[in-house]
Amino acid sequence: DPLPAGFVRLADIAPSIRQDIRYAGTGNFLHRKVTGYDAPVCILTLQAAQALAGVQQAIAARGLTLVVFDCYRPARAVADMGEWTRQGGPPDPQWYPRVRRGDLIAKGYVGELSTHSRGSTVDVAIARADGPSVAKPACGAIDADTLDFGSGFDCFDPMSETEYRPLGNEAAANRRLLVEAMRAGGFKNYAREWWHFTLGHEPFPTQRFDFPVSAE
Ligand SMILES: C[C@@H](N)C(=O)N[C@H](C)C(=O)O
Ligand SMILES: [Zn+2]
Repeated sequence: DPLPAGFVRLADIAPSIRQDIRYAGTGNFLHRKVTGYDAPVCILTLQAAQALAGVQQAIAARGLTLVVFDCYRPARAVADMGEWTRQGGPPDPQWYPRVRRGDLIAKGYVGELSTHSRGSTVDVAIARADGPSVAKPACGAIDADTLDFGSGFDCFDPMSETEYRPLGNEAAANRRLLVEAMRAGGFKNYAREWWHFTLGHEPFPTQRFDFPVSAE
């Protein structure tokens, strides 16, 4: 499907950025595909994609690559996540070991009205460009190939707060590296999740979109 004006597929702007789009499959905190993800593809506003391409260029010099887990998120996907949390249930040892499912929105781990629907927010980590990074996080996307960040993507726990301490030296250094590289590219971090960033000068700061995530 053609994208709305102002949106692009990241692969058309920065093909070297690795894509591991978790909500298009089952390897996420819902353990199932999320409504609105018809393909494992990163879609962003042109400005966010270009800014991310700049970050990729900056870290490529160090043999590193960005890995994106989520980009534009349709409003219907946000609603699906919200309804899913409201079904309630106990903590999940892999994804939210110390929070009840019904509290994920109130605790700020899942957005009731997510900035991702504005198209300039991205969930992102860093990996080695040339081989496995072999981090073994205790929680979140434990099978993702990234540097050590002390917790995995979508580990909904205080240990994922960007400034959480104590944290191993390597994980702390990698969080600083990510936040600084993204800051230099114009993105602001969300303090509760080391992986969640929004472009400072986003083109649609008040609009929410609802077209599906599609491959073409
Ligand atoms: C669900 C997680 N990946 C995330 O993006 N959380 C923030 C709060 C959001 O949903 O906007
Ligand atoms: Zn996010």
